[in-house]
Amino acid sequence: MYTALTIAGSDSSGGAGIQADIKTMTANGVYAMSAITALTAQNTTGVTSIMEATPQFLAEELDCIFTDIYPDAIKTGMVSSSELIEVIADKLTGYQAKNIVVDPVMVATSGARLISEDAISTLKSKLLPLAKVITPNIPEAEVLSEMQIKSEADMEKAAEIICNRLGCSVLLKGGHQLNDANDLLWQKNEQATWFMGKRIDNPNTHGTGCTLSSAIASNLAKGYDLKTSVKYAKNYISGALAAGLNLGKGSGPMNHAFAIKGEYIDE
Ligand SMILES: Nc1ncnc2c1ncn2[C@@H]1O[C@H](COP(=O)(O)OP(=O)(O)OP(=O)(O)O)[C@@H](O)[C@H]1O
Ligand SMILES: Cc1ncc(COP(=O)(O)O)c(N)n1
Repeated sequence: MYTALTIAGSDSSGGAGIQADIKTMTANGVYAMSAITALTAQNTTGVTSIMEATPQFLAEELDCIFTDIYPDAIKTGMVSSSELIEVIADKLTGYQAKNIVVDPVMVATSGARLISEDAISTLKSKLLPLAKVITPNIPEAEVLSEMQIKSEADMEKAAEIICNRLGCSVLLKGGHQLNDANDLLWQKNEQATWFMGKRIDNPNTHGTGCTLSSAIASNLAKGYDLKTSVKYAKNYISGALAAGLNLGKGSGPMNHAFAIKGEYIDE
């Protein structure tokens, strides 16, 4: 069985973070493991408290995983401090991890900040360069490219800047910021590939970023190339959103049980 690891924060409401990642990996037919970077007390309306793992504990979680069940792909999500980012970068390098997908989570949909200001520079210098692909949304790509993004042409410019600076491929998500849910994959040698998505009229988008990056990691674990992995992951997220679950008082979670399995759809 193919295996995947999520290194991320726990969301007590089950819509984002570790919980979304494990649901996604399982639904995509991959064995899921987790190294938890922080506990969050949160629900669909917001985050009320965060308790970080210590760097030593995170290091032990990663040692336990890599020395026993070696992951075929890894996804990282919320990592709030420089010290934790350094542990992850050291361990991924030391264990020669492959197929790393980094979701540079900065702010939750509900507005809560999930990374400290000084950790952003550590993320850029230590973790992002290890990734096969990074998956920023528009506000995160604005921080990483240091430019404003107002159009699809701006998305291409920003993705190129980020790719040149960090040396990794960039999947820039159109998501909820622009009119269409079109995502741009920028690879060093191939430049722009667009993944067109129909905007689904569903305000319940809690955990979309976590779900997409975990679906990509699952597909990479199974041996698909990056473009195919993104294509199937986009199908998966569209299915999970279209299933139209409506739970909680805020921006609710998606329905993984009714997400159509990416492999079975070709367009
Ligand atoms: N309403 C929508 N209809 C269709 N696809 C959507 C919609 N909203 C988001 N998506 C898709 O979901 C994926 C995640 O994108 P999004 O921009 O929401 O990420 P994010 O902001 O990082 O998510 P998160 O809410 O977890 O922070 C992308 O493939 C995006 O195109
Ligand atoms: C533990 C954790 N990780 C990531 C997110 C981002 O997801 P979203 O932007 O959908 O709230 C979150 N809210 N919580």
